[in-house]
Amino acid sequence: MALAGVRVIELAGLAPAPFCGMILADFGAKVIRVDRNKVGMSLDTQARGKRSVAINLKTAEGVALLRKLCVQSDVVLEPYRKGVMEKLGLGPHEMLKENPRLIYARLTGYGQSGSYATAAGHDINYLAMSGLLSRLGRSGEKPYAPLNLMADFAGGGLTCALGIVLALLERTTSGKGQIIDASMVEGAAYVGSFAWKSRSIGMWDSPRGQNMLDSGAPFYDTYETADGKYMAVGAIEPQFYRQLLTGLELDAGELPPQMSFTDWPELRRIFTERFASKTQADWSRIFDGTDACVTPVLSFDQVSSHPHNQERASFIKDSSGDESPRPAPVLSRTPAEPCLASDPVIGEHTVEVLTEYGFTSADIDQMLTAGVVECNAVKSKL
Ligand SMILES: CCCCCCCCCCCC[C@H](C)C(=O)SCCNC(=O)CCNC(=O)[C@H](O)C(C)(C)COP(=O)(O)OP(=O)(O)OC[C@H]1O[C@@H](n2cnc3c(N)ncnc32)[C@H](O)[C@@H]1OP(=O)(O)O
Repeated sequence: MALAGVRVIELAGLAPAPFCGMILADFGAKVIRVDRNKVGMSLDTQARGKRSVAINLKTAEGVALLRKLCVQSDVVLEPYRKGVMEKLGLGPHEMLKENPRLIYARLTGYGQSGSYATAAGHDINYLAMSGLLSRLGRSGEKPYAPLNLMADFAGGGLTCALGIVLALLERTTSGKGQIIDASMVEGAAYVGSFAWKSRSIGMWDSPRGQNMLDSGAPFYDTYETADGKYMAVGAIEPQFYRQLLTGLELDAGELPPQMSFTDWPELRRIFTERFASKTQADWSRIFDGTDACVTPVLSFDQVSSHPHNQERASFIKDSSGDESPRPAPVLSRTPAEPCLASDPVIGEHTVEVLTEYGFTSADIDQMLTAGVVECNAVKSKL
């Protein structure tokens, strides 16, 4: 796999950093998640392919241990509030002095500088600060955050993974590590570059929810079907729009022009009525194989059995039968090989990992007895 041989220490976080760590693990990195002691169960649902070590960082020995793990690794991924790692004496400058090849990724909401740097926050706050949230939502309604996808995952975990891979690539020539300051505000804003930069061509001149791609246009929206399901319509270009009308059995000559903004509410009314007359399966049969850009809005239950997704094996099942998306993108020679075993329990691999990092059994026993580390192998899974 592409990241084979890369050793990552991931400090346990909430959602964005775990996703970043999972991407690295899916593509072959050896990711060790550092958990707290005495925590019953992990809330990390993005733990695929990781191993867990439980260390009490409120002890000097725990901090010294983590330092040793970090300096022997390629990447440190930390999701804490600015200053937390420095307080522990594990800040990036000290760590890079000990291991100049270390890539030290800091994934936060507001970044490592600026007056908000130490403030608590979540996806919705970061998205709001990026400017993007102000553009999301239907006409006449308040701004609406699309789950916690934009800041936590697109602008956060994924962007941070890109930073890490770039730094690993650069290290092959310079031999040097570096510090990555991944701010979810900036990551989300960057993902939103199209929205920012396409203002110059008038894409967003109307208020929220009244533009072509923000649910303003009737040919770029979802419609309810007779069975309470939905179809997604993305028929932008005139040749595709014509096929949409054909599928809906509408005569272009009897309708207002596609780009007549003032007629969009009337067009939407007509499309709504039409889509409500047949089931999702009916519409899928009508539009499948055309260029009308109309697809069913698949539920999580439907998605993996859709023929296209089935043909590409786009969804995988783990050993418990739970379904999730296959890692993307697909690399031809070195594709991801996601681990199908169950997620690690907290501290499951403490002894295994410490042994791998050169600690003797006596060292490990002493740390276990002193409560510096915890090992919760198989019993926690019962
Ligand atoms: C009823 C509740 C149910 C909860 C269910 C939750 C289910 C999951 C839901 C996921 C929701 C995802 C949401 C929508 C998100 O947006 S997640 C993104 C959140 N933001 C970030 O990650 C940005 C960067 N991080 C932060 O800003 C902050 O970490 C935070 C998220 C605001 C949380 O702040 P806070 O809890 O005060 O923690 P921090 O200041 O970071 O300090 C962490 C403290 O923990 C300590 N720590 C760490 N590891 C260990 C360890 N192994 N052993 C002992 N201690 C440990 C650190 O030393 C630090 O301690 P201290 O410096 O405070 O004394």
